[in-house]
Amino acid sequence: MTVPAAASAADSVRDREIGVEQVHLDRVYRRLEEKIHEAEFLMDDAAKRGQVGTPGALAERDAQVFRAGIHLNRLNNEFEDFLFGRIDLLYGKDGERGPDGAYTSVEPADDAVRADGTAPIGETLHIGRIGVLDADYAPLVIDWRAPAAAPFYRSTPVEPGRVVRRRVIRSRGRKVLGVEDDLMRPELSASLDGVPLAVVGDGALMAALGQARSHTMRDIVASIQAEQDLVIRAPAASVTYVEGGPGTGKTAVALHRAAYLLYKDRRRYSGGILIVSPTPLLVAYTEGVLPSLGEEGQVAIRAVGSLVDGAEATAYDEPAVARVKGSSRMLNVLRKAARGALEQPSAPAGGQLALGEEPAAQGTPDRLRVVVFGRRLELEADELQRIRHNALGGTTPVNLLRPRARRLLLDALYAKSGAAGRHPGDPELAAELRSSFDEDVTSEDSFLAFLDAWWPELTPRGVLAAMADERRLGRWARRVLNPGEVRRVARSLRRDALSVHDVALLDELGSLLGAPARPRRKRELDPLDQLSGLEELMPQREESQRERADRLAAERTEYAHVIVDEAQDLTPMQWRMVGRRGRHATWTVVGDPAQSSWSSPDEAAEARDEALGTRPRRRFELTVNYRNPAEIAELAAKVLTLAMPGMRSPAAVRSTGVRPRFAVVPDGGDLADAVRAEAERLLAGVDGTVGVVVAMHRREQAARWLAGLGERVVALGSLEAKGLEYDATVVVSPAEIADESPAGLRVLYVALTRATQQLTVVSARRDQPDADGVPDLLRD
Ligand SMILES: Nc1ncnc2c1ncn2[C@@H]1O[C@H](COP(=O)(O)OP(=O)(O)OP(=O)(O)O)[C@@H](O)[C@H]1O
Repeated sequence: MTVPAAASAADSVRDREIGVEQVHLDRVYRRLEEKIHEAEFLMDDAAKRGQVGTPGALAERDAQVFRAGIHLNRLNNEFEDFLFGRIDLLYGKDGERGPDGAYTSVEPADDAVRADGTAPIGETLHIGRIGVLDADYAPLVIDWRAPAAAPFYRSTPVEPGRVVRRRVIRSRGRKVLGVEDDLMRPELSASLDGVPLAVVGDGALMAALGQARSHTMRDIVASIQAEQDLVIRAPAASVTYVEGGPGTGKTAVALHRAAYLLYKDRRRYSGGILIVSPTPLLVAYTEGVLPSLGEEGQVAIRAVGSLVDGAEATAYDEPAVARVKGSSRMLNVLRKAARGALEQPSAPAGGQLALGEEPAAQGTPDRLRVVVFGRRLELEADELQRIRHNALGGTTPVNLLRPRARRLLLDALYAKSGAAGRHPGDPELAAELRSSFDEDVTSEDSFLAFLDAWWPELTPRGVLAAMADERRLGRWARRVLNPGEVRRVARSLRRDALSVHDVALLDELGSLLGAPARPRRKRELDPLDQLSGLEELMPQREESQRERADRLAAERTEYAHVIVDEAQDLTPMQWRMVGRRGRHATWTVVGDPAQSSWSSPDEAAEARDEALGTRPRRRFELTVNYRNPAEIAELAAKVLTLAMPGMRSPAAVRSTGVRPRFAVVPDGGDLADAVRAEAERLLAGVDGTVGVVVAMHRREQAARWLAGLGERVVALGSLEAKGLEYDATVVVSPAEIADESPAGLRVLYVALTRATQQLTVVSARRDQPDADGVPDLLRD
């Protein structure tokens, strides 16, 4: 076979340039190994001398080296590209070097380009996942987050700055596999060390976008685009607000921003960044990205249903119930419930216990009897009611009011005892009498038992369980929810599992109730201990530094920076929950109103504004769709027009020439067969993953349809598809998805925008497909 001369010349340039980068990569790895040995030696040495106290005691530099070691391991194991970019720059306006060893100037020097259009390259920078300096402190690799690396992302042919050539390097392990160049100043005849600058390939972005997808998201560090870079590097002050349509990289940008903030101010953000994600599926999909950027374990990525420790949302509420539970109307109901639940019904109404509620055996006592100073004293139901009412005044959390209630009870008993007026002229004696009265009462078992039953310590779970009782909920929700809503909400609370909406209610209740007193430490008490109260004096075992750090991380409820992904989906109650975790934080909020599955976006926006307070906002918009080929984006845009008239869809960056396919279930045919056949067809057509999106009520059914087709294909309910992507998708019955909730059209828009290569829409009779199989909702 003969190879055309031009192609073979291009190949040899490519091979030569790959060789050049290989030499550099070898140097980098040698240096990395040296640094790791150094670090190991330092740590060994320090350990021998017993000087290693905590990881925090390592200097920042050593910590960097340590991370480099982790990185090297991973790179060797997982074959990711450590070094991925390079820029060749003209001489800059001044020769100052910044802290990372690179020249700080952005603009070319006045004489950087000669009169004849030739220009020597003044500086070459390699960009990688972390920075590496050679033994003379010259940069071998610049961290992608360093200011000097910004031109790699920002430079465009329109505004090239000093960048002449931008190169993306593809490597696996220690081997350079390829390079792709973009020329930013094609008009110049640039040369490097006297040799004309070579140009290879036709851009890295397209190569990245065309790759097959797996079940985990990849970082985009080698191909971040200028508009995305602006968001990633925006200063962390106040609120950074990012909107953009499907596939514009909002999730990717949010994750890279977390890594960037850690790099900028590690001391401030270490362990203190929270990313709130809509579903556990999206958490699983994205959680590998930060480690691949060198940030292992520094950022908490939590699904909105897992924000409360000990609670995990696994159930879904039907749309009508979700709408009630998510709305800020619930706040009034919960306020009443948090106080009302102090009154326990005497016997649980048949079958109405749920969520681990402990039945109160006796119900709330309606009479208090004690014997003090040899006298029998009693408080009757109406007196107890009055005392409870007085104790509950104000907005103090209920559990913290118990001491006040106890004092009011003692006051009332004392008043009854007749002892109050006994020493009118001697306040000291009167006080003494009172305190011995109090001591007498409070040492009586009957009083303590009464207090426990009459003012029980409430837990969020307990109150939520009490709300499962329709009668009680009806009382607490009077004039807020209608009887139908009360019935449905109460019924939903009687199941075992929690929904995402329940979790937000639990969190709200947590703050309305206040932290219950610490559970008493269980330990065997020696009788002497009990007599003398020695327990207080026993020295506590010292908590080790390590244990303390772990405990603080686990107990952390407030963060320095909160990133909310898919923010359009947070309900008002969820915004309150998330807001409590970032009361003093700076925020990055990313979302797309057109993809909102919440029925009242205005109400949610109000709650968002309340959570974010009056902090100033910096707004960004992402405008390019990197996920969907134009053929799929165009079809999805039809639903967007119905869902949000007037909203623009983002421009798709590429086209594949493959149009969406329309399949119809024949009359009397089986939906399962049609879907399975399409899934099989797509599995054969793409290398990566296939997602089959169905209406929520068909989730389990659909998993059975696909049984045996292997791991590359998954079935998901429309709400679960949020944020995810697949090489190919099957969207099953658009009408069914659209009709499932008031936000159905927007949910359908989400479903239609998940594919990177191919899309099949399967219609049933309800979709009213035309002769070409195009369902009613997707016609022009
Ligand atoms: N600059 C880029 N280079 C390479 N790939 C990119 C780039 N930007 C985005 N992508 C890819 O495009 C896809 C969509 O990105 P992402 O999921 O972050 O979008 P999104 O805006 O969150 O979408 P949605 O709103 O639909 O959830 C991902 O596969 C992502 O890796």
